[in-house]
Amino acid sequence: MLLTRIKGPRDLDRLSQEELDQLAAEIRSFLVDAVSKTGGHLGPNLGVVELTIALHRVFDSPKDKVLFDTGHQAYVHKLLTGRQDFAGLRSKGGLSGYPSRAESDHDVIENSHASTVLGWADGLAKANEVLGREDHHVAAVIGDGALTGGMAWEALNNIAAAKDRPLVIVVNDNERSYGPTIGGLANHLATLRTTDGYERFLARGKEILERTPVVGKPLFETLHGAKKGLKDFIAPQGMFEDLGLKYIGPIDGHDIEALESALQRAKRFSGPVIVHCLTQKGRGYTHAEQDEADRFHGIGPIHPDTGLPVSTDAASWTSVFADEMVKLGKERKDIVAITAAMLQPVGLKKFADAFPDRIYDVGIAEQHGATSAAGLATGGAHPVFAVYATFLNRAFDQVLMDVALHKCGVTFVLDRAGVTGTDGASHNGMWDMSIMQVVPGLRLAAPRDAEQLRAQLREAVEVKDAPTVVRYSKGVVGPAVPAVGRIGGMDVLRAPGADVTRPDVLLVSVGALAPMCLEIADLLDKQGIATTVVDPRWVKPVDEALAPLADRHRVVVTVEDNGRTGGVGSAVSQALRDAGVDVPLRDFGIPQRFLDHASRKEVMAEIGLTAPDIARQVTGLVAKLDGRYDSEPAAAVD
Ligand SMILES: Cc1ncc(C[n+]2csc(CCOP(=O)(O)OP(=O)(O)O)c2C)c(N)n1
Ligand SMILES: CC(=O)[C@@H](O)[C@H](O)COP(=O)(O)O
Ligand SMILES: [Mg+2]
Repeated sequence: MLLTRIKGPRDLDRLSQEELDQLAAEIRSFLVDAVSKTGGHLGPNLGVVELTIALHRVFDSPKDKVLFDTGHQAYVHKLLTGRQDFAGLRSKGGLSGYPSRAESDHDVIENSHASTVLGWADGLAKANEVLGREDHHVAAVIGDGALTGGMAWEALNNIAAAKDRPLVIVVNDNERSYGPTIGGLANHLATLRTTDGYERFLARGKEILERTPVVGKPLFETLHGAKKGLKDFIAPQGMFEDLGLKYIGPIDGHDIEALESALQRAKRFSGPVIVHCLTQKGRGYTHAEQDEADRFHGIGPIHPDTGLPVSTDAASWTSVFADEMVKLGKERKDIVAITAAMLQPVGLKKFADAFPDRIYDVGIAEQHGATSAAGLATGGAHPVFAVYATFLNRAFDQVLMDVALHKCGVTFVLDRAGVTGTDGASHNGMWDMSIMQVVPGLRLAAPRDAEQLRAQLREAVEVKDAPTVVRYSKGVVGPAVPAVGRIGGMDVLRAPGADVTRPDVLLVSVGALAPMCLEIADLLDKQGIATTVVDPRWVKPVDEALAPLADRHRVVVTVEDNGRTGGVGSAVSQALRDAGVDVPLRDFGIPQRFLDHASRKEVMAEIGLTAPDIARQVTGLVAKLDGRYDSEPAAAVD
């Protein structure tokens, strides 16, 4: 096995061409075997085996920086930089599914949000320049999907302006995000792809002319000098060159020799250069190659021989949303849907199939998605923008100053809200109920079960003069949690006996944590502590009935699957103060720090967001109020 002999990138240098091809084959079978067991981004990594080998042969990491956009395609990079134990991939204590500085000094970007790599590369190239590190190189890999993100073009604009600042940009063009990459850029890349004759024409022409005595070499130089004209003739003038970026390609992204040749040319170039590589997502694993949906972009554990999932999940929050959207689409012709290159993952495929003229895939362009939604709403449609909670962060200003300032009826449906776990710190949906709190007029719902998701989605699309947000967790939708009463707009999930005049605890349960909150109430009950459990349903604005209800209790407890800072607990606390209700409040949520990757259950336990942990703390609080205890147990610290 060659792979086990690779302890670091320099071990690649002594391999022959045949050995490199053998190594690529070994890596592919390693990836299929390992990721079948753990789940992960199999398709993207199968597509960059040769590219990553070539990068690490041409560049000298970690002195040179090899950067990956989004980072989901860095498994091969990990294998070549001393990390070959994939048994714990994406699990607690195991390898992260993305680059990780804690794992290796070969890793730089940990952020799994797309389209950032060129910004990083621009900065690192500037640092090399300003600190006089001429022999340090930067190579940044960006996918064709990530290239549809606005940040990438902000960076390209700056990079292209610095004609003497070396920087190698590798476009990993596999024609896909999840699905086929959309937009004018994708079409342009396709044009470049279909003119690969230019490079071959040039290479072949050079070979022939250099063999031609006397006139050959000068003629080649003339032709090469006239390259723009020649290229126009042979290949449509690339927009990259129009930007002032040297362009090399398209290159066969699975031919190590061709890749190394192109990367060496790029490395020698004294300014920014784009190496356009054509790759195949899922390459070498038939089930991935033939997966029309997303080429096994991100999979759970599978049977490697069939490619079929080991377990099929019960109904997910996403599937409930998917079905309700189709019903709404039939009832309301003004309802349209928006996705940012994630049609399937956010559950809009059924809607798209049913209403192909009312679905917009904007590419990985959440900011554009939000502002174009403001346009759609102003034009009379009601857009539903389905996006992962953490990715809406990027469109905060658009939600604030385009959608909300103009009182546009846009509904944002946030999937993967709360702790997601295995994708690491930048994927947890722990920010939305904090950052959306500051948006004037915005209304935010957190459904506790499938029935409430359907109901709150319908309530949201009825709002025509403000942004609405409906947010729910990753994975299987929880059990139905019936209401036993209603106070104001809030559902009462549990009420103490009528004989209890002033219950001890008002427990405000947010969204999918309702089952856990009922468990907390049961545990408190065993301590003789009477608890009222309410689900506000719409957590922003705070229900007007909440403060008077709180005033009839001894202590208020809020429990949310969001960061504590600026979350629902903070909003409720402010509402009580504004109402002059001076009842102690304890807010339980996600500590305001970046969370290491682990399963959702492990993360929730680690941060104390469990029924026993919370019940213990509330018991201590009530005991302190009773004077039976002079200090509460230490609360979860951020
Ligand atoms: C801001 C943001 N939006 C959406 C995603 C979800 N996402 C992860 S990878 C991916 C597709 C990336 O396509 P591409 O850059 O072409 O890389 P490939 O998977 O094809 O190698 C998307 C949409 C993300 N990580 N970040
Ligand atoms: C890399 C990326 O952002 C996505 O592929 C993400 O990993 C998908 O997450 P889910 O598996 O929760 O859909
Ligand atoms: Mg791609």
